Amino acid sequence: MSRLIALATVSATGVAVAVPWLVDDYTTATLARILVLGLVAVSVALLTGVAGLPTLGQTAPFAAGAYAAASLDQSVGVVQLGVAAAVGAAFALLTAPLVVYARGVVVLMITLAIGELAMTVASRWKSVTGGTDGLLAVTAVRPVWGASTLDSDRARYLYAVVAAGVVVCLVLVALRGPAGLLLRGSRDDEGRMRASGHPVTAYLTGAYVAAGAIAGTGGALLLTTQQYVAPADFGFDTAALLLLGVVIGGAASPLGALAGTALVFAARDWLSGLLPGQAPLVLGALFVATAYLLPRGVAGLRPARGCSVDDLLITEGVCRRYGAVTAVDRLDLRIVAGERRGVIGPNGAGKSTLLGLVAGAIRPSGGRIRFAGRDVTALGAARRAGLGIGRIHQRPAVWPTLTTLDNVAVAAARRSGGVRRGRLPAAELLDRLGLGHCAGIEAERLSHGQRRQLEIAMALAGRPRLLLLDEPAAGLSAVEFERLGAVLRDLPREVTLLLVEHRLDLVFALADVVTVLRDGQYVATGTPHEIRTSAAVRQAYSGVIA
Ligand SMILES: Nc1ncnc2c1ncn2[C@@H]1O[C@H](COP(=O)(O)OP(=O)(O)OP(=O)(O)O)[C@@H](O)[C@H]1O
Repeated sequence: MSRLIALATVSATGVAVAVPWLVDDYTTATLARILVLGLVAVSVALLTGVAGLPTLGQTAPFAAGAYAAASLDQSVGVVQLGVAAAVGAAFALLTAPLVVYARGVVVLMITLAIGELAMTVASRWKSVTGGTDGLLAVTAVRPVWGASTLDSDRARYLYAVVAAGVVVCLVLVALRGPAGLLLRGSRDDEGRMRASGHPVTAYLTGAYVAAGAIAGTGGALLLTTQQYVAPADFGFDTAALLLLGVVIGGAASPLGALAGTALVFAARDWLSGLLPGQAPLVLGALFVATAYLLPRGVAGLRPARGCSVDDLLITEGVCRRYGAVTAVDRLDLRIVAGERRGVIGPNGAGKSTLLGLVAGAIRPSGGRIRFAGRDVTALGAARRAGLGIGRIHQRPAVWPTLTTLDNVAVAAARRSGGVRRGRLPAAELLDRLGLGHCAGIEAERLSHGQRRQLEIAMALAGRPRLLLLDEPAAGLSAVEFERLGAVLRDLPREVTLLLVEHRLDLVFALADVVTVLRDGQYVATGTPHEIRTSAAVRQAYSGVIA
């Protein structure tokens, strides 16, 4: 699917570059303006879909950038863009305290007010903005020092394509990295992010300022492509159509937002000629239909593929071969959030390999793995851990020379914003797991069972959504085994468990659903009772199950 998107993006870029040779100058100029609005829509999508701050106010930094570029006394494009971005960002920084503490519809109202205020200032502050008449671009822009001036609609359009393309690429790269994860995490579960020590307000401020810079850049590009700017460019209808385009395209997808917005503004222009005065009505109907039929926009059609909201982990035909041995053979699993899933099977069934595949420690030979609605097949173990996949290894992996408390504090450091900050939640976790009295003891002095519990505490400190447990009962004494059972039973349902274990009594007592493997092959899935009484399972186990 991602290859399809890449192909579509490359084709769309090719068409975008070829277009001015296929249409007249007027259409080229119109397309340039639509492209600029698409760029501003990317900033709206960043706030609305990614950061969870729905906005009607991006017309304000858009205008600030445009007027800043218009009042500059020089004509180098990159300087204009840089200044406009800085002014857009500064405007956002000033207004951020009004926005980042609000949520939901209140954000819409505040940003609407900011947009309207900016529009009023643009209309009234004649000495700077030219009032309702607007400002003309006084000099022809040259993209960089020494380049020739952009003196045709085609040249200005291509300049906008390149500048907008660079900005969109930067946004996409940023959103694929930690910044995107942190913003989406804040949007999905702000409380949990704060509980994990994340400064959500700072993240939202960062996103708001970055969105201001993007919209400001759009302002400078609007000036260049239109050769003038006026308050009418930044009115409520522009703000509303931007949001409409973003909703139609898919609020969480910058490329979808760009395409959706281009579509909406093109439709508005076309409908204005076709049905004078009726365009807002038709677009309003389109908005309502989209909100009902495609709540995640057109781009939201992409990740569906048989993934229900509650499925936390899906493996699709996943396999791993070692030479002639197929350790895991085309396995389809579907584990819902909160589930306790046991995986059992005789030695060599592929259980540990399956956990390695899910954790990202082992590369699959084929198939796909989806976690929390996202295809994680290509992601390594660290990225998957960051997404919420925790793992308990067959042999407890602890830092032997650190104290029990420090082991957990270090494991929690990334979530807690540092080791020192991690100490308090670490101490609470140790108490919960019955290890509080060992907090000051080096891990190497703990018993095997205590180390096992410590590793569970360390994994929980990372606040996993899915915890993979590889034979946690191996080597435990009877007392330690009892305690492990109690610890696992008491884990909150926010943590989904995938438990590989030879001690079937533990699996049957703990699991909601049990999957049986043999020689890498899927044998059966069912409730503990069904599995216990299944003839196929007895055969797979050759009578081991009593
Ligand atoms: N790195 C490897 N190189 C070669 N073969 C491997 C490797 N890892 C696993 N295998 C083989 O893959 C098969 C499945 O191994 P795996 O360890 O996943 O099974 P398991 O069900 O966890 O077994 P056990 O219960 O004994 O731990 C076995 O035949 C094993 O020998």
